[in-house]
Amino acid sequence: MADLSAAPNPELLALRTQIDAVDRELLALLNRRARLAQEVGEVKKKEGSVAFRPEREAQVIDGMKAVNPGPLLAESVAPIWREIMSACRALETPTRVAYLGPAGTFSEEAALGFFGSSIVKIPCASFDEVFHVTTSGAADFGVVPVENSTEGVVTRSLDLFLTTPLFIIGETSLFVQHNLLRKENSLAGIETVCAHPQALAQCHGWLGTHLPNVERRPVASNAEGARLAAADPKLAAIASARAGSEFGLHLIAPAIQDEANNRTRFAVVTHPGRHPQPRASGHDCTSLVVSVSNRPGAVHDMLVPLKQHGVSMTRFESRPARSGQWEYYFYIDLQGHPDQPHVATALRELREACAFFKLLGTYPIDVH
Ligand SMILES: O=C(O)C(=O)C[C@]1(C(=O)O)C=C[C@@H](O)C=C1
Repeated sequence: MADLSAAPNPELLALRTQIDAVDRELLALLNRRARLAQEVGEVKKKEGSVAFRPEREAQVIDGMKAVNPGPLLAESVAPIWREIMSACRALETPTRVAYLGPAGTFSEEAALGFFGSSIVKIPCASFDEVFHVTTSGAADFGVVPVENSTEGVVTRSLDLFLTTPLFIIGETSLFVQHNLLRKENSLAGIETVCAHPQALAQCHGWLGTHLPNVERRPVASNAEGARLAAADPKLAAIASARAGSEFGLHLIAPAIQDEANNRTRFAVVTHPGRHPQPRASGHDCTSLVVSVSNRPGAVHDMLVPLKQHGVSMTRFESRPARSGQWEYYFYIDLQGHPDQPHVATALRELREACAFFKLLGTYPIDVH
């Protein structure tokens, strides 16, 4: 191994001098970009429109990925430009984002991944509170999980979509690695494992094998479990490595989720009175919730217009309507935007076949 205390290698020094010069050029260019964003912000203020434009941000990222000559990896382009746009957006107006806290949750990671780090963070105690503060206007946007590749839908979020006026303006998905964290650096002596019920379910197999006689305690969030585990050596938590370092815990067992490729999809919601529906970006998803009358063939009839007008359905989920009559709400995701004539026609005909129809939102498909 090279001796780091020796005089620096002249070749290395020369390369670093060049990097310093490029960084200064980049900084000048970024400030030029920031001034342009400020001017855009002034124009928007004059016309009374909103700062955040998810469709424009998706197009910028798609465009940069398309022209990237490398060696920068394609997957590095999106996070870099998200941060640049986040910093530029913050010069136009603050973006206040609510999510399930405390610090270190996957919801926080999803919020930062979608909006970049130049935001005002509003950590909440529950999904209900995220919807509440976003509805009241204390937050501009809320970020909530909607489905997990191991556990399926996050039922509370879907139910809240139905009962609040909020609508979806974006989506983002995260690779979710769960870790067993604890104050002591060993598995021995754990009496209780604390985590959000979704995380306990996603690690059901591992817990059964390695900690079969340990109590599983559901708590409001994984980060809350980590906070509790930091105060009591008999407790362990299931949470992200970020939550572990936030609360000074040892990582006892990494990646204990039952599915190696465990992903969670989050929806970004806002209030229709404060934000318009995003325009078409070219790669969009439209989400709805519907119900049909309880008769043979009703679900089939409702879906026929999608086939007739060539609209792909990417998700179909049912939830009990809680009427006691074996009636259901269907949560549907379609590919496309209502500004496209074939999507608009399919939606109109589908709506005619439904007893209940609510458009949950139309938004750019997640770009990585
Ligand atoms: O193009 C705009 O509308 C801008 O405000 C600029 C910008 C950007 O930095 O590129 C910033 C915020 C918007 O969400 C979209 C893009």
